[in-house]
Amino acid sequence: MAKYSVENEVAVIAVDNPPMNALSHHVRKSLLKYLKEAESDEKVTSIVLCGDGRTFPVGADIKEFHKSVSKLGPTILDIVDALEKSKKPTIAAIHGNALGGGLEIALGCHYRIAMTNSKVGLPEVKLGILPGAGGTQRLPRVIGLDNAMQWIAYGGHHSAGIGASLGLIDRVVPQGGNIREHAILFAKAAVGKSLGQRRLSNISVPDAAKVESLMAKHLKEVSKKSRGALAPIVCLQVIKSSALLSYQEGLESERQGMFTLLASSQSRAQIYSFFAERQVSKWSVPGVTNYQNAVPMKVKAVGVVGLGTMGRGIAICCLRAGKITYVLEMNTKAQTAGVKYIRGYIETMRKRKQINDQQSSMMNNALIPVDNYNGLKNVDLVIEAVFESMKIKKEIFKKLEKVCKPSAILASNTSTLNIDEMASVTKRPQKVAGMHFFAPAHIMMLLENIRGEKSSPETIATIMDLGKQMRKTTVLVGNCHGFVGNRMFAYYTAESSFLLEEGAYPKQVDDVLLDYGFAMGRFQVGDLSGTDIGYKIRRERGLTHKQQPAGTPERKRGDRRYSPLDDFLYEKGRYGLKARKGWYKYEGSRTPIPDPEVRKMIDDFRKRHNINPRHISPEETLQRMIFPLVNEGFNVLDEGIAANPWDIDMIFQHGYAWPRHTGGPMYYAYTIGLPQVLKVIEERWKLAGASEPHWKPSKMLTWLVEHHGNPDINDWIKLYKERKSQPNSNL
Ligand SMILES: CCCCCC/C=C/CC(=O)SCCNC(=O)CCNC(=O)[C@H](O)C(C)(C)COP(=O)(O)OP(=O)(O)OC[C@H]1O[C@@H](n2cnc3c(N)ncnc32)[C@H](O)[C@@H]1OP(=O)(O)O
Repeated sequence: MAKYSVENEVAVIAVDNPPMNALSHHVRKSLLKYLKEAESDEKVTSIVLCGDGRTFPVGADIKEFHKSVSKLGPTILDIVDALEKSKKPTIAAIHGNALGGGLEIALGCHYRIAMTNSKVGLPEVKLGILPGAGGTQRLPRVIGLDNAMQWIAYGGHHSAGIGASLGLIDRVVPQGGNIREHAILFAKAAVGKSLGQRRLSNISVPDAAKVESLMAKHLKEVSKKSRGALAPIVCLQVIKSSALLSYQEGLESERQGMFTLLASSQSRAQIYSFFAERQVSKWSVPGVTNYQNAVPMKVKAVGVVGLGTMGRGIAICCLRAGKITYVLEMNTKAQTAGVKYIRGYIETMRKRKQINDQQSSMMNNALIPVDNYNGLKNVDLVIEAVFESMKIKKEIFKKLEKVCKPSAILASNTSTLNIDEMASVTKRPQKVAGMHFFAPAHIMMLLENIRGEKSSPETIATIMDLGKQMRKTTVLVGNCHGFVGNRMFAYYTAESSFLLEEGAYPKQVDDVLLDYGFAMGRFQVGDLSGTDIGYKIRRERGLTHKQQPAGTPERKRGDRRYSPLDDFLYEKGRYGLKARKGWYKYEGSRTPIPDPEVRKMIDDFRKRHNINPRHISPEETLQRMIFPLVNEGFNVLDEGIAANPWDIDMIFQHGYAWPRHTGGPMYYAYTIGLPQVLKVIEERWKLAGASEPHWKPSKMLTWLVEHHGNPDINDWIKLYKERKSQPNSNL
């Protein structure tokens, strides 16, 4: 709804729809009603539009999208038109955020004033749509085509100061000022001034002459940064109309573009992702505790054990979250290098204005290097980040048990190993958990938190809360080898090597993944992270080629199919980008170049094993890479390791750079249709057999298809659990 009052001849219309003042249908109705009232009231000379509570409207109500209520009038565009056509000056008074449809109504106003700490932007592209209330036509008229293309096609949030420098914001109100009072004074002063040029639809786009070159520049950039995504391209095409067509014609092009995008599976996937991101923080351990009941411990000081790549990144995350951070590294050289890196990174953040001078000195002061375990005696939580070896980790946990105060939580940054086994060497298993960061930890958005069998509600709440304080997408999962992400991802990696054995080459596989929307293919990623990482993990598990007793078949480990190609690559010193050679070679740049030596290695392998290489289609390649991962995702759900399909999807989007416009592996399977996915898995299972158990159709997937076809993704867990809880369910 909206509130209406008249103060000193100024009508103030305040949107009142907590928490974010989204422009839901009832809000739109109420806004238009009050606008008409202000327009017809002779005592009113000007109109202020603002938001009550936390913020100016942050846009359309996303929950209404793809529902009939979104089409019910008045539309946001009706309100924008009414504001612009008003004979009385209209002023948008922005505090908090003016985003999407919120900024579009502000663009309909004749003037915009904003608090200095407020943010403005048109982030619709992140939802797979475009600004559909005139934003694509008005924004370029005020900030120019180049800036508008940048703002709309990437969907960033911008400070009021930047907005003011581009002419979008007419006045910035300093911190502590009262936006409403400033707006009323501003409105009074605007009375009697000509409104002609203040109506943005009347003016022309300043840099319209450069339209073709700007289009080419931005198209090139978006196709690199948002590979496979439709919305950025449609946004650019529609913005282009603002330079070439009349305002009305431009609006028509915006309307057509919006229809196209709203009808696409990509917008559904991205809207799903928006809510999924927020849903994961509402964690629950069924029958035990949940985010509403459990109380997190206060964490002031954190310890990080190990200052390798992971430890450094984790320490930066802790410092950024305002924690006193003790970093333990016993090797003096490694400690010096680690601390230098962290301090250097703090300085980079300061130079980039991501933090101010005061924050930078606070972070530097909060960083405390220590070289023995006793140095960790005062911390509230420790995260060990050493090499992935159960033996080493257990030794560390035993030492931590001795020195840390009894209330301290002991966490491991393991990416695969059993948390309960680590907990078993301590006297406080209820205080042990996993906090799996993704490299580089200070850049990647994901934190996969692992609850052990005995982790207490307080421990779980604390690690979830810490993830939130680090501003990470934090997902709670159960304990098993590889947890959710790496357990599923292992099959993606394994299949990619099987494809090489059977007839593909690295670039061919990577090209399919790039077309799907990944920023990098599986082999490019392997080179970037280093082929030695996977090798060491396989060695720890006794799997590598060199560890096998004589007579072990090269392509088998136990009764399972195994491809030793990754081991051979490592043994040839092809450690990836850092060695300038891995799956590809690198000649003076990071551009991967197919290498005849790798091709020969694969060809020789095939010959040795009498494999007749065959052509593998892009469709088969994609299915072989993604469907086993989906199948395992259903196993993970069935076992309760992940609580919801969107937990899995967020892990893959934020930890494995899964293309957002497909929603994630589970949402993608839903888009394809579960029956179709199951059919391919069943066919493959018949071909592959027991040596490739990742093709064994998941019980949950099979049951859902048999009984419900392709049920709504929101219903998967409910339907399956209901059935599973019945006697004689056999599930
Ligand atoms: C047929 C359609 C024609 C339409 C024509 C006009 C087209 C207009 C297009 C749009 O306007 S699309 C929307 C554009 N705006 C956005 O994308 C902004 C979305 N919101 C955010 O990015 C963030 O919420 C924020 C504003 C940056 C604030 O972040 P913060 O972390 O502080 O809070 P959250 O946890 O994200 O949100 C709290 C709560 O509010 C819900 N919510 C936020 N925005 C919307 C919204 N636009 N519509 C509906 N609900 C919204 C969010 O889901 C949270 O809910 P919860 O239940 O507490 O999880």
